[in-house]
This record gives sequence, C-alpha cells and structure tokens, in this order.
Amino acid sequence: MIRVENLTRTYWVGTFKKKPLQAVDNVTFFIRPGETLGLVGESGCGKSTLARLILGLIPPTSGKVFFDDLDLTAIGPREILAIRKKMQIIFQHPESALNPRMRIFDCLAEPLRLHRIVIKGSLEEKERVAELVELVGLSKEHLNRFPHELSGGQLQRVVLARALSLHPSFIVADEPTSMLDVSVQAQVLNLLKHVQGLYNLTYLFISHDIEVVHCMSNRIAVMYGGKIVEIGPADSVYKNPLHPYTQLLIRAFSDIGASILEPGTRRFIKTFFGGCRFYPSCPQAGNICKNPPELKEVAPGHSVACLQI
Ligand SMILES: Nc1ncnc2c1ncn2[C@@H]1O[C@H](COP(=O)(O)OP(=O)(O)OP(=O)(O)O)[C@@H](O)[C@H]1O
Repeated sequence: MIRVENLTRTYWVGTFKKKPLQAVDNVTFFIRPGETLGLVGESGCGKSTLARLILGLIPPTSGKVFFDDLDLTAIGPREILAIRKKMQIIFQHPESALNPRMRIFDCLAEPLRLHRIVIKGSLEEKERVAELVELVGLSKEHLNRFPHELSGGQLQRVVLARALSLHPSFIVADEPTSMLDVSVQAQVLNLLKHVQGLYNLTYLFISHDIEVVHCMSNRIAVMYGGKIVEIGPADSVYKNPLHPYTQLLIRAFSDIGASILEPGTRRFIKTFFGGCRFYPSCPQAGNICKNPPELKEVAPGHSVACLQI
C-alpha cells in the first residue's frame, strides 16, 4: 500500500554558513495493507519529517513515495487532494488539531462539509457525527462542548473520529499518546487497534517508546540520524535486536522502568547519546558503524544496517 524509495530530505541549517542536514537520509521501506509499521527513534532522528514526506505535506529532496502504486511525488495538486482523503494524520497534541472556537460537533462535521459529503444543518450530518462519537467511545453530550472543555484523552478521541470521518485507508499516528496519562494511553491505543480491525486500516505508528511500538506494530523500523538502521517483524526486532542502537534503545527502556517513560525517557536517551545525532560522539561509537551500508537481510524480513553483523 505504501512504498518509500530512497527518500531523502535535506535542510540547510546555520545562521551564517549554511550546512546540509539530512533529516531523512535515503530511506526505503514498504507498509502492507492492514499492517501497522512502528517507527521508533530518539527525538530529532527524523520521524516526523518522514511522516510529512509520506503524506506529501513537504516535498522530498529526492526519492519517491508510492500510495497504492501511485507515485505521489509525480502527481499534481488536484490528484494529491483526492488522495489526501485516504491518508490522515493524528498528532501528539490533539488540542492543536482542533479549532478552539468550534464546538466538537462542528469540529467533526467540518471535514464532511468541506468534502461535500453532507450539507450543513442536515439530518444526515447529525447522524454521521453521532455515529463518529459513538465509534470513538464519546457521548452526544460532548458534542456541545468546546475543545478546552475536554480532557487530553477525550480530545485525542475527537481527533481520531475526525480522521475517520473521511474513510481513510492509511493513518499516520505521530506520537498519539505521548502527552496522555499512562492509563489513558492504553485506552487510546486500544481504540486505535479496535478501529483498525473494523476498517482494515494501515498505520504508520510513530513513537520514541519502543515498548508501545512493540505492542502496536506488526513490524518495527528503527530510525537513527535520518536512516532506518533496523527493520523487521515486531517480536524479532524487540526480542532479538541486532543493531547496537536498537539494543541501547531497548535497554534504556527496561533500565529505567515504565513508570517514567515520558518525559524522563526522552531526557535519558538524549543524555545517553550525548544529545548527538551522529555516531562519532555516541558512547557506543566503537560498536556502531559510522557509515552504515544498505540494509542487509539477516533473518526472514529482518534487516539491519551494521558492519559488525
Ligand atoms: N523546517 C526545518 N528546517 C530545518 N531543520 C529542520 C526542519 N524540520 C526539522 N528539522 C530538523 O530535522 C531533524 C529531524 O526532525 P524531526 O522533527 O523529523 O525529528 P523527530 O524524530 O520527529 O523528533 P521528535 O520526536 O522530537 O518530534 C531535526 O534535527 C530537526 O531539527
């Protein structure tokens, strides 16, 4: 369903002398229909840039993105608009995805009106919105409220309902639960799984939390410094990580325990890696190849980029 080939996005950064920063560096992978591919990596490794490239929100410097064999980097704005309906994104901060001055009813009805699926004020509009709130486990009473009158978990449900309103087939969930309490996180993750089963949705599930990614995904891709350094079946990557970076990521999580996953984990990983994106200043530099070669398949469907293996 989704295929990404040699995708690269370079930013030119620096105040006086601009230097290239490869936010996404020659990334190739696929996501099968109905599958969840988990994308995991520390802050700044390029996860969100990769998501935005796939959705066509920013253009790549080079490389291609295919959606159902249609090359999204080669089509015009009209065709992109039609495809956009089928590809939705859920962000980390649900409140920023909703208009604070709109009641929840209008937040949910808006995409239906914009795409001329319903007419404003019609009975069909009411029915469609009622179906959506029921689907995500909210009540009709919530429809009259404004976004600031809902909790983070309830807001994320509204964002999911809004994304589902246009019957997408592919959803990017970019750290959808990292701002929520642990108990609410589980409810939202279960809901994501539930609707995936109902509609055979394909997910790219992004998180810095490898445990959550393991629970949610069929396969896991590990990103480091803009590159995919390991990709394979979720259990295989989680239980038998081959790249030293994946091993560190898993060890970091198991060492500090689940109770302080966020934001302590993020700080921990940053400290662990000296806050750097590249291998030379990493304390494990001796174990991680500085210039990883192409991904090499070492077990069925499990590929890794490391010279040591
Ligand atoms: N518009 C931009 N201009 C310049 N650099 C950018 C831009 N957007 C992102 N970057 C840089 O690209 C790199 C990857 O950023 P990205 O947001 O994709 O990381 P991320 O893995 O999603 O991080 P986080 O988990 O913190 O959201 C970072 O070093 C970031 O500073």
